[in-house]
Amino acid sequence: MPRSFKISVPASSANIGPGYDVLGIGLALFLTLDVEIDPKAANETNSDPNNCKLSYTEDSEGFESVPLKSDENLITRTALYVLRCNNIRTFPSGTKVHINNPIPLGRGLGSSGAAVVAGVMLGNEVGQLGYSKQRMLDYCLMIERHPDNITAAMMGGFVGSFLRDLTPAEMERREIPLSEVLGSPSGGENTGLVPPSPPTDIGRHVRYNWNKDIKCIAIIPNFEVSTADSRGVLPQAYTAKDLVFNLQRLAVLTTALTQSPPNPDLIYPAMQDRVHQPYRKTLIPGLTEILSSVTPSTYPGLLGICLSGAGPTILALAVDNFEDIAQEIMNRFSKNNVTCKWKLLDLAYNGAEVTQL
Ligand SMILES: Nc1ncnc2c1ncn2[C@@H]1O[C@H](COP(=O)(O)OP(=O)(O)O)[C@@H](O)[C@H]1O
Ligand SMILES: N[C@@H](CCOP(=O)(O)O)C(=O)O
Repeated sequence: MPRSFKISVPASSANIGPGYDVLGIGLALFLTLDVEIDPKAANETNSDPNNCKLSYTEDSEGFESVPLKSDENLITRTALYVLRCNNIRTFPSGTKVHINNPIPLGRGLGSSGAAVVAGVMLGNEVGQLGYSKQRMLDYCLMIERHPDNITAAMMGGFVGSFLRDLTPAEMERREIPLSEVLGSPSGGENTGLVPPSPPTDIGRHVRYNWNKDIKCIAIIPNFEVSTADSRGVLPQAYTAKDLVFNLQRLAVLTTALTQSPPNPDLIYPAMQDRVHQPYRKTLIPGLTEILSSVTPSTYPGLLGICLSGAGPTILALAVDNFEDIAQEIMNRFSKNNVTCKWKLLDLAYNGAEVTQL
């Protein structure tokens, strides 16, 4: 029997100022996968070693560059990992996955988090594994090892998360590199290994409320910063003073963003950070000045501003004056020879979803 279903996963903005690797919000900009499994179409998919024909819409971000081989592409590679943990070696024959990706790559809007969540959901559906979202988070966290984007993309809304301490035996299960399980990305060889299932409940999270009047302005520069590079510039240790600075703001911010009406005098200072933004300015021209270029007194309606994820996108939270705020930040970027586009986004309150067609 042919089957078809659709997977939709939101973009996300992680950190939200002081919440490095902790806070995230799902954004209403959706990666979608249209999946069709028709054994009668096996001849169309058997040129792929894992029986999966992959395609992207032409207007997808990364259309020109994302790999289409199932053991190289982040989404299908992740799905194969889930399948192989469950002793299923390949996709069912006749599997076609058509992807639309409006999430810019390498900009701090959680494209890789969305791809990993989509991949785990794809593996779960194709293998008919029946996992809960909480269990699927474990699989995601074996691949993207910070929980903020992943949790926001999977669960939606405004979330806070942490990774629990793992026992030494669990650590061993977690540290098997994906390349050992799937073979080297370009080689396409199937190692035959059955990877160990992830430990359970690796990630713990809560969903906060969110004042729905608060909208997200994303100012997206035309260059990429890989999350790995952007983590590489962070220090190994922090002073107690800087950690306390962030903890104090984090505790206030999570409630301040739920209050009605939102209070800019509380939110703006509570979105300051000393853990990641000051170090990432080396990768993002003009970052420090850009972050201080708009304030609630110069732009009424603005609530707070920060780097989105690992950057280079800037996230401004506001209730009004969206275009002027975006324009000011784009002007500042252009003084550093960076052009940008901007988007006004609502939260994605439901997170990742599968619809049977
Ligand atoms: N829809 C997608 N399909 C395939 N690969 C993707 C997709 N989205 C993201 N990726 C992979 O993730 C990389 C970007 O990840 P990362 O550096 O973490 O940036 P981001 O901040 O966008 O998550 C891309 O270069 C690409 O390799
Ligand atoms: N906490 C992470 C978040 C990375 O987000 P991304 O959207 O840039 O992948 C970090 O700041 O490194």
